[in-house]
Amino acid sequence: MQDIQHILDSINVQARQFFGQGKVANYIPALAEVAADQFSIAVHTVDGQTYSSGDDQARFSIQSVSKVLTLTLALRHHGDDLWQRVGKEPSGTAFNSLAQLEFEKGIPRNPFINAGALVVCDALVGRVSAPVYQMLETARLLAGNEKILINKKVADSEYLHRHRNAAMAHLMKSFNNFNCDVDQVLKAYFSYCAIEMTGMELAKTFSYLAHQGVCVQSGRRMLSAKQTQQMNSLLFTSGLYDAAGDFAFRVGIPGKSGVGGGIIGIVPGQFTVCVWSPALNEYGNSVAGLQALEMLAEKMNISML
Ligand SMILES: NC(=O)CC[C@H](N)C(=O)O
Repeated sequence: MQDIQHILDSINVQARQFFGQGKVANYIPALAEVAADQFSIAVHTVDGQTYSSGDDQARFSIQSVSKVLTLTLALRHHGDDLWQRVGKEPSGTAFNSLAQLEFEKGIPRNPFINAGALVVCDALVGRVSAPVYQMLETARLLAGNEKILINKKVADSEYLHRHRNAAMAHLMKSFNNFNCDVDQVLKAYFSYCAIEMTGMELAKTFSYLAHQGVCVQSGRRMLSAKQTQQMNSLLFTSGLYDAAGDFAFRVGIPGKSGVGGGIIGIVPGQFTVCVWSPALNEYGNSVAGLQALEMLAEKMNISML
């Protein structure tokens, strides 16, 4: 549809007006080197149409967006048992907060904050023989590109500055909610975060969430229809951490952000969208990306409720 391309092109122009606001993540030194003034938007429809605008050839670190894929793979191996180890409630705290873990006996509030993703990663690492290879192969299959890679420099940089994530993992181990070797799980987790994709590859990767669990590209079933609906519900309530309510208010769709500046959004039955711009607000969400999704929701008249 010419219309969608037109809308994305106009959002690309408008979103760039927010350059200069926010800051590129610097607590992971390798990410701090990324140029802030970049923006892309990509839409992938459930009938396989693709539209993109802006710096759409640039690859970026998917960071916490990978938590959605980790949860998907872990659910495939563990099913509903996984929910005994991780909650389903919004945390209301920062993505890397440790505070609740102590009070809530090592059970993270949800799978999209770091503590939750680490438990999910632990569950996955405990079940598969080559967890990093399997994740990369899955990402390549879903995105439709064999050449997708993990940026080792970013993964190593995260490992070097792992103390907060390591503290969460050890705290959960003290509550018997962490089975594998902490270092092994952290390395897998950082490798997942350091996968690099274009916005279109990321939009394609999550096509199954808009398509009742079946990847549009490959036809592969990733989740049951019911699990897909549950995943989208959790993304709606917790995908943007302690800014999930604001995102629901402004955009109104399930979404997941990462500190690389990417945000995916899902409109079930219609399309997935990925926006990217590296400068982040105080919650760790892309400033221009949020503005772009708000514009998209308005221009395309997206309404989930
Ligand atoms: N919100 C994010 O994208 C955080 C991911 C990052 N790798 C971390 O563990 O801190």
